[in-house]
Amino acid sequence: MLEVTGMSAWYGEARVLTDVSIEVAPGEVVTLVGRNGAGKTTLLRAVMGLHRQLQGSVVLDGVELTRASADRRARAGLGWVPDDRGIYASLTVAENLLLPPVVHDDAWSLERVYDFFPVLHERRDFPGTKLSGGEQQMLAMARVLRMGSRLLLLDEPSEGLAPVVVERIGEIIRAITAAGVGVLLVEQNVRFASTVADRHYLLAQGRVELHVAGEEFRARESELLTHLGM
Ligand SMILES: Nc1ncnc2c1ncn2[C@@H]1O[C@H](COP(=O)(O)OP(=O)(O)OP(=O)(O)O)[C@@H](O)[C@H]1O
Repeated sequence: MLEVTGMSAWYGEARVLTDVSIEVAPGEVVTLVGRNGAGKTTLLRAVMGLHRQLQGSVVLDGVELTRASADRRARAGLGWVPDDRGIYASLTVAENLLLPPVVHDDAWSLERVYDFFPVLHERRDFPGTKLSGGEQQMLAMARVLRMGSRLLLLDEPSEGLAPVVVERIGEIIRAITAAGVGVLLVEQNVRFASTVADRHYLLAQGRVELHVAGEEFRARESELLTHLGM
């Protein structure tokens, strides 16, 4: 279980998050929804230990990580999947998977990764540059699962992907969570977010305006998005 409590963050003098508290349980998909600049990426970076100018606490499975480095957070089970996907272009798919260290007992074996993502097995000897956007997104998720992450922080996984590929990424996210991994998802593509998420936190100007279950969000989608100015 990820617990973020009372998180505020700044860039210099500018406050971009105010007293944000969120939770993600194992096997749950939770999204952060909000217009550009609402603070979603900053919140993910703060959880991962990549943004330091902040207050508040981050706890994963009872382990206090508030002052921990990003490396220690990765070792504790947080998996960062950035919006640029962070694939090493000159390395093959297999090398991308094998390069990062296994940091946790829950690490997926290479066989399990390939069973789960057959396309990565087919492309295992291809360099990162030869992958499509969807394949790169799968590789970025697979890499942190192989390291042993139990909670994935996904920043805009659907960005730049064709609708059919977005649908496939949604199925994969669902399957990952069925295996007990939690997902905290930042998405501009609200339609996609609403099909995949159990719960949503609606952010505006760095604050949580509302916290709604997936069902309620789908029922009130246009009203809620209008409220957020989206
Ligand atoms: N490196 C930075 N220096 C100064 N201000 C920043 C920096 N990065 C982001 N900001 C500001 O912080 C606020 C929150 O940005 P953030 O990227 O977290 O929002 P977001 O909701 O993820 O939006 P987007 O989808 O556009 O990335 C915005 O006002 C943004 O201009």
